[in-house]
Amino acid sequence: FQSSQKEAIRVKEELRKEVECLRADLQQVREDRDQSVAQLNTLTAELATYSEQARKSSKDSELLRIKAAAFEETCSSQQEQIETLQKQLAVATEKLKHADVTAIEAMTGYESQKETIKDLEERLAYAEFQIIEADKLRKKLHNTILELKGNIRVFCRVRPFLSDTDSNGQEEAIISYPSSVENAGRGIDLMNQGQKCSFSYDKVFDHSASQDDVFVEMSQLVQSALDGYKVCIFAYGQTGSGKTYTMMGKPGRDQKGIIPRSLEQIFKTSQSLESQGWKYCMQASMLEIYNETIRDLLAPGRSSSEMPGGKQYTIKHDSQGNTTVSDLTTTNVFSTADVTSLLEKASHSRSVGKTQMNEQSSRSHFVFTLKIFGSNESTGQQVQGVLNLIDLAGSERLTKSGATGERLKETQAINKSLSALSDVIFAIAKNDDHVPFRNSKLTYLLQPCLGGDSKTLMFVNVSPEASSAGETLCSLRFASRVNACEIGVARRQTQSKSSSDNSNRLSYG
Ligand SMILES: Nc1ncnc2c1ncn2[C@@H]1O[C@H](COP(=O)(O)OP(=O)(O)OP(=O)(O)O)[C@@H](O)[C@H]1O
Repeated sequence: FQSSQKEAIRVKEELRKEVECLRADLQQVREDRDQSVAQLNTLTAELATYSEQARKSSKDSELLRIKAAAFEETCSSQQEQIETLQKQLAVATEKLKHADVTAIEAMTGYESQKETIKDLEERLAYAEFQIIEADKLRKKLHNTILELKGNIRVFCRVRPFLSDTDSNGQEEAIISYPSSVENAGRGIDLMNQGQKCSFSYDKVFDHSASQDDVFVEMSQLVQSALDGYKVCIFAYGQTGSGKTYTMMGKPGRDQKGIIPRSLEQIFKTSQSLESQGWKYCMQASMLEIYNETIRDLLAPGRSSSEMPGGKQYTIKHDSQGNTTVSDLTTTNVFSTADVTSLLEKASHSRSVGKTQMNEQSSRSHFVFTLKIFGSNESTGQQVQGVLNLIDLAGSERLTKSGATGERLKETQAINKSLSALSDVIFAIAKNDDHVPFRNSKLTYLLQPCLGGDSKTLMFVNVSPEASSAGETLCSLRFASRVNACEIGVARRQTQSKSSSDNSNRLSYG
């Protein structure tokens, strides 16, 4: 028993050891299992991550596929474009080649055209020179014809719209110019109350004509005063139509009017004639006729230009057709500057009034006279010329001027002298035996200019305004009558020294 007990204990010990071993194994297996479970969890988590990534990648790859498809489409369309462009390039290259050839041809053509242009320019310059020369000749011939016809010349000048007083050209134009060749530069059409009235004169200056353009046309006439002719230039027209602008102008080289330009020319030419032996002596006088009274604008040392003691200046014509005004101041002048200062003096003395039509309206007739005495030492020739430059008072009718009182008296006096002027013109035009020169101071003073042996030019100044159409029509009609007046062929006042020694001297004064 004991041995069996021992055996049992031994077996039990062995079994216990075996159990322990098994327990250790079990423990090992459990740890392995836990490790495997942990690994499994990790792998499961990784699998989930990979699955997520795979899903994303699949989405991305889908997007990429779409994009790739789009790119492919773009590529294929670009390929098409490239093909088209290549074709176009080929065509353009072909064209360029062609253009190169053309350019070379054009270059050659250009060179030859340059030559042609140069040649044409030279011919044009020569033609222009010929035109200028021909124009000078035309003017000269025209003047000669007019002188031979013996008519009073008439130039018409239309002033531009004035920005401060006129309607600025907004209204319909009432003045137009015929385009026919025969009337170019000579015709003028006026629309008055729906009717077109056409006139033509020796020259018509439109609103764009400069002072220079105007003077060019009359410089020869002015020149003839130096040759011993009586020259009379007067401006007629309603108030504000541009008479003073035409005759006197405004300060500034380009704005100078006929009076300063004529004097400049006369002094310049007289100086250049000195080389041919001519010596000139010039005397200027200036008067105005205001309310039928003559005023001496150069009266020395008197505040008033009227004669003291109520004496009147009287106009006299001698048998030679020379005009003198008694007691009128005449001043020797030697240069344009002398005359300029006299003109300034005269402008201070002038009567300037106001009417509704023109704030600075000249209400008197202004007469500038330059007597020219020339003698030639070497030839013994003597000449006596006269230059009368006259700015008449405004010709508007009484109703239009809106004048009352003192102004009404002035307007009536102006109207009287201007209507006396038109009576004289009508009498001359009709060849009447009696011409009423003595009916006004103005007409009596102008008798030699209107009655013959003088070169006379009238400016008819007109305004472009529709509101002045009636006055413009009156002025243009009057001017046509004046233009029709034959006053005879102008006579040159000249004589040789030998005859003057025979007590037939020219009167100097
Ligand atoms: N051709 C022109 N170019 C530019 N301005 C002009 C022209 N003619 C006239 N004028 C302007 O028109 C206005 C009126 O002209 P102007 O004084 O010469 O008229 P008028 O006929 O002499 O008037 P009045 O009878 O009152 O003396 C002035 O301001 C003048 O400067």
